[in-house]
Amino acid sequence: MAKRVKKARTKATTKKKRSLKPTKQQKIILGSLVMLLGIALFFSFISFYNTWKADQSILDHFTDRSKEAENLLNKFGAWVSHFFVYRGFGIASLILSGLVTLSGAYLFFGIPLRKTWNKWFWGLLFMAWISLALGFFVPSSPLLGGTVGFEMTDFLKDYTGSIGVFLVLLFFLCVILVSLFKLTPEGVVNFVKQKRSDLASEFAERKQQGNTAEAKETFDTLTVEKETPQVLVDDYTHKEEIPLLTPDIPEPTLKKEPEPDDGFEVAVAPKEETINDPDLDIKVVPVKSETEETDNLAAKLVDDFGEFDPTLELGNYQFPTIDLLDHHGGDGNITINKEELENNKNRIVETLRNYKIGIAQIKATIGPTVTLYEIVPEAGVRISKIKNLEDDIALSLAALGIRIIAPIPGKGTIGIEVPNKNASIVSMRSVVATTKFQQAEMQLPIVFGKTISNETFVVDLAKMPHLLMAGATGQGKSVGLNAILTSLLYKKHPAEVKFVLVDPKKVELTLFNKIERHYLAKLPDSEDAIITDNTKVINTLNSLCIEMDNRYELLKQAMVRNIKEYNTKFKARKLNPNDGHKFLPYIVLVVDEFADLIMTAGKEVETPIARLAQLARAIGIHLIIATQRPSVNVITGIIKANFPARIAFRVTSKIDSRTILDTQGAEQLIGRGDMLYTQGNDVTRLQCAFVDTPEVERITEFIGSQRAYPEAHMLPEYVGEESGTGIDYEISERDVMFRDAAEVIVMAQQGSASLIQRKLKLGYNRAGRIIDQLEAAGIVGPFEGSKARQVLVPDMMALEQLLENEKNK
Ligand SMILES: Nc1ncnc2c1ncn2[C@@H]1O[C@H](COP(=O)(O)OP(=O)(O)OP(=O)(O)O)[C@@H](O)[C@H]1O
Repeated sequence: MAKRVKKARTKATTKKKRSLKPTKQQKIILGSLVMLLGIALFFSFISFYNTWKADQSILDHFTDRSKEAENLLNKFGAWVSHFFVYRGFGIASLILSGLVTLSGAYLFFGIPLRKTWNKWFWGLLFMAWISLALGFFVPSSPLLGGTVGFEMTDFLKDYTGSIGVFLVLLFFLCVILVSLFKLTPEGVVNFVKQKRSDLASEFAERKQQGNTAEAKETFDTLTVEKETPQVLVDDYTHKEEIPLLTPDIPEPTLKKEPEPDDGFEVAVAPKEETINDPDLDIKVVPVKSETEETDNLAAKLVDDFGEFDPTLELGNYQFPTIDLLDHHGGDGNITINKEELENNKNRIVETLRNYKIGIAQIKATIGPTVTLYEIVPEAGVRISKIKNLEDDIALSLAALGIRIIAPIPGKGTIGIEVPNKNASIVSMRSVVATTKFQQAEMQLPIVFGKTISNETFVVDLAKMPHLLMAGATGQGKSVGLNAILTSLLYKKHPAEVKFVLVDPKKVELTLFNKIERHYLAKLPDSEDAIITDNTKVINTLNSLCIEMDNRYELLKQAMVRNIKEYNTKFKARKLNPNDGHKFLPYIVLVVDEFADLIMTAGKEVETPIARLAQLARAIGIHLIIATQRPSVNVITGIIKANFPARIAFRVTSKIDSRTILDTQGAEQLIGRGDMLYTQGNDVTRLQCAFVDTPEVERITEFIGSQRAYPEAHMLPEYVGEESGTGIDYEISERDVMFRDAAEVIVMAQQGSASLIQRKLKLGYNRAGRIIDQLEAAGIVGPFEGSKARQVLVPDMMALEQLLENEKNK
């Protein structure tokens, strides 16, 4: 309620502000008035110099209508001239009349007045200078310099003497010449040099022309007399033998009739070019180099205000501190159990020896949960033989989760991953604190955890560009999602990224409610930012598709290929917000239980997801989809094809592993955040960073307690297909605002519910209902997805007629 009142108030004030601005008509009227005033001043000042003596007595009888002044503008002219010329700046006051006329012209043509400020400043300065100069140099004619010039000269003379006044005048002349005309010493030197060389070349030319003048005269008469080029050719050949034609004279360009079959267009020089008049001096008009307005403007804006800073609205926003995260009993270091290491090695060697496989070398890399034993077999051993021994090795080590990588890509060794007896937890704190993550220059950096060799694993979500996560229940999916969201919260400002959270389980992501106004995006009509209702999911996904289309349109207009370039261009102030351009935050859609959605909504969910996955990467919408059931009817071919980055936590069967990763192995994982990550071909085993619910709560509380945006980021409105069912609404059942809405729609020729919402200040649902009624009445066409509906009534007359006919039925 309070929000609405506030909104209404701000709307009212903006309305008030708007009404203070003069309209175009008002500007034209005011402009013409000011222009005429300037012209009146000009004539008054000019005629003042003839009439001032006669009009002097009138000044005291301004209100006396029986007395007339001789000034062209009568008493008004006499009075203003007395004020500005006599008491003011003398003849320099003409500059004032010029400035007033110019300002009037600017107003008249709708050019912003602030563009005249510069001219006013320099005009007034110049006026004072002229007044002072005339007062100083022509003291005998005080009317030229005016009282100001006279008095200023007098005043300055008292303190600095005549030389001082002269120097003051010189100084200000320098100021004006340097600042206004950009005069520099080099400029003056160049100018003098240029003049000198011009003179020299002119002199040389004349000398040469003296020799050929006679010949030219004959030639000129030849060419000037002739009208058509054809005749010129004939005559020219007739008089070919003229002896005075010297090689100095350029050959006349003859116009040839284009030959029909040569296929070339012959450029024909105009006849005038053949006239070479020695007395005709050619002057090169200096060409002004034009500068590009947009770039210039952008550079100027950046100069004046700096680059656009999207974070400015929440300028005091504090990123969450590292102390909000727990150590979880470890400081990130791994303790090596030498005995365990030795035992495992011995057992591996022994088992392989039992099968007659000799080992040339063995080394171990200890990770947080798994130790990788890399073996180099003796020459002649078949790799497939070792791979087949997976179960036997597992049996001999009496351990679960053994994975054999044969061979390790790029290493030429065979890897045997054996889980540690005491796995150490990789805390979120330990990975967030690493320099690798802190200094990651990525668009959407995510720290997943640590690799088997204990390296922090950081990837860019924007490069993935979408992520599919699967794993049996209780294996660490939710913790993984929290790790992803936490990573982004630690690195990205609320202005840079927005989350759309879908949580059909209703419990997993509720903690993020606290950061709704900082980081979440939602549909205009929804109460909660976190979507738990399946029908709302469909609307949200379609709304994201609309957002995607809108963003593509913006990118097209800005002539850029992706969101990064777009935002860079926007920050450099090269895109005008008045044309609808705005800073685009990344949008990350997180769906916690995708299988549930597919089961209930099927194609309705799959189609927009697939569309987004296919197209949204360039415009900064990234999808993270998690599922418990990685079966083929949930992760369909089309979804899989568009999610190259995938994460598998432990799954129950090889088939599930294949569905997610296209390879087996995920069934061998040991759970509790043990995961496989692939982005293309390589599969990396990682230990997911652990972030507990209380930690997430602390982070969201820390962010939530800070100043926020007035509301969550609004996604575009999506009117569900069910609203366009073509129900035949009774006329009596129509909304009271039906007619007004029809008029708005017909007038704007745009059939959108949001237009009605805005213009008539209605709620979303009511506007949607009215649109249905308009469709039933045949005023707008059926629902067309992301596009506005077609308006079937061309103008107000037709609407009037349609409604009248309805009544008579
Ligand atoms: N990275 C991790 N490090 C250590 N323990 C973890 C990790 N991830 C998960 N666990 C443990 O596993 C438990 C279950 O994890 P989580 O809630 O993420 O599973 P889930 O896959 O989301 O299950 P469900 O699908 O039922 O929600 C956690 O409570 C935690 O004890």
